[in-house]
Amino acid sequence: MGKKSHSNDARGKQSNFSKNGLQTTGVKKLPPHKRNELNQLLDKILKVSSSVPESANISKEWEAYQEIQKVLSKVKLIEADLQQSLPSRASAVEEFLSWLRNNNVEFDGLKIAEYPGLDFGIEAEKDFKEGDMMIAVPRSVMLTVENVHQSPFRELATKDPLIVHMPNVALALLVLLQRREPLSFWKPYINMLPQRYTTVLYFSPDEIVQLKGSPAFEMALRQCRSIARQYAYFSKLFQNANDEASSILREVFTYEEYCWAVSTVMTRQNTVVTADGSGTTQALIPLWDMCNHTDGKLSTDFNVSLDRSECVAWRPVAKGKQVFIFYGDRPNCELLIHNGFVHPGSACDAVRLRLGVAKADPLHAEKAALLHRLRLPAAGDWEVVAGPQPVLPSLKAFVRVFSMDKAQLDHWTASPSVESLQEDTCALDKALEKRAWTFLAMRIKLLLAAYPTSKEDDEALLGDAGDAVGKMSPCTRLAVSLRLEEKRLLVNALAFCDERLARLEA
Ligand SMILES: C[S@@+](CC[C@H](N)C(=O)[O-])C[C@H]1O[C@@H](n2cnc3c(N)ncnc32)[C@H](O)[C@@H]1O
Repeated sequence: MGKKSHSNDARGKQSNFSKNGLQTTGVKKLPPHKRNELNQLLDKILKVSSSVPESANISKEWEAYQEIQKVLSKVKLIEADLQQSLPSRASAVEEFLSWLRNNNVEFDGLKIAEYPGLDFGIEAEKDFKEGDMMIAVPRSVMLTVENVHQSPFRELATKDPLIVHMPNVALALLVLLQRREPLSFWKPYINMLPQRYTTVLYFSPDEIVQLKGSPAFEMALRQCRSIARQYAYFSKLFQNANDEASSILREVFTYEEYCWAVSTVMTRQNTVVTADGSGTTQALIPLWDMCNHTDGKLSTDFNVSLDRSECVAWRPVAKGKQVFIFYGDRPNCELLIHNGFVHPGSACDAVRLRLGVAKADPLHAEKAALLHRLRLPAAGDWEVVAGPQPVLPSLKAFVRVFSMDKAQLDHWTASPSVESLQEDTCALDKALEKRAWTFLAMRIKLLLAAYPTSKEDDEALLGDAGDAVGKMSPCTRLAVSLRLEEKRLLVNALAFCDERLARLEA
């Protein structure tokens, strides 16, 4: 039906940008005084974001975040007129589906559907058995880091350090370019993408502060600082450089659209085999990336001989049911930071525990040496995990070594069965075992005490009575949900320690 446009043909996709870059009709420009004001704000962002050393504590990070957010609110006001909106997603579905069919994407028996709380997803229109092929996406419709080298970014992709060394950044810039290119081959895909995300880049200061006490708080602040810095860096680069990509984005590059592009990549990318088969690269895989996550098994692979990504059913799916895939073994903290959601009750959940043998401990050298034999660090990040065995063997061994006195260290240093320190059945002095579990319980209590609210407070907030009229913003709800999941996990781990202590008393 109708004339098949050049932009709907995968073969034409490398040449969609006109020689002079973006079609400039209708593109608004900032007046010179606004551009000057913006440039000063960019300098401020660069200064504040680079003033935080790697080892900075959370209060320094929080101070920088607040300062950067103040500057960014002025940036957003200045850039408001440059924003280019996307059509509603619902109106983009039909064109997206025919684009997929025209470009040999296979998805027989599947359709796109809306799901409350999940936005869009994939629904089965027929029964699938475990192992049945569900979605096959040829490389030609993917947006990959390799495409950056055939795009207007090809020059910067060989010389700009951020683009060269950060593939995610390169892919985000490519996505942004496609959004701005009216004739992009990927237009039907871009129009199907969410207009906004719930990654921490979209959290207001009042929302992000709800993460206080969680390890996610620091990760979120760092991520916001890093993206603000990248935005300021590229905004200046595009104004000053003369390559093709810079001339396209110079007048239209905005903080909000950069956050959108970065969030698109963070929440939807997957790894695929490179075109020459020699390695892997990051890619956006249209349609496959409409599948939502649940605990399960990885079921997507790259078929090198057919040069396409294939997703099979990892469990039977009945007609009318949603097709979920498993995004990987990620704790909720990472799901929130990198994917913009929280999966309550996740079997993959874990909470970080920062533990180390103090340098001032007179037994530091002996403890570090014994830990080294167990291939464990003397200081670092550990995890307590979801489920009936919240204390992993490595953490068990660490707290045991941490709690040893000189005689016990001498004994275990001379022992050939040092690995048994990781086991439940390890023949250990009762007093040492008690010290180890007491120490771990105390550390878990400290983590719980670091949250400004209790588990019960959060349960009430998320319960029907707490948010009866749905007043809580989606981002606040996510933050409260994350800290509640973490508290539940920590309370379970604490009960586990208490139970071990009770056994020792019996
Ligand atoms: C790869 S996309 C999946 C499709 C997406 N729902 C859409 O409308 O385009 C990943 C995003 O879907 C949402 N999502 C996926 N699984 C989810 C889950 N189990 N719970 C809540 N949100 C989920 C999150 O917003 C996440 O960033």
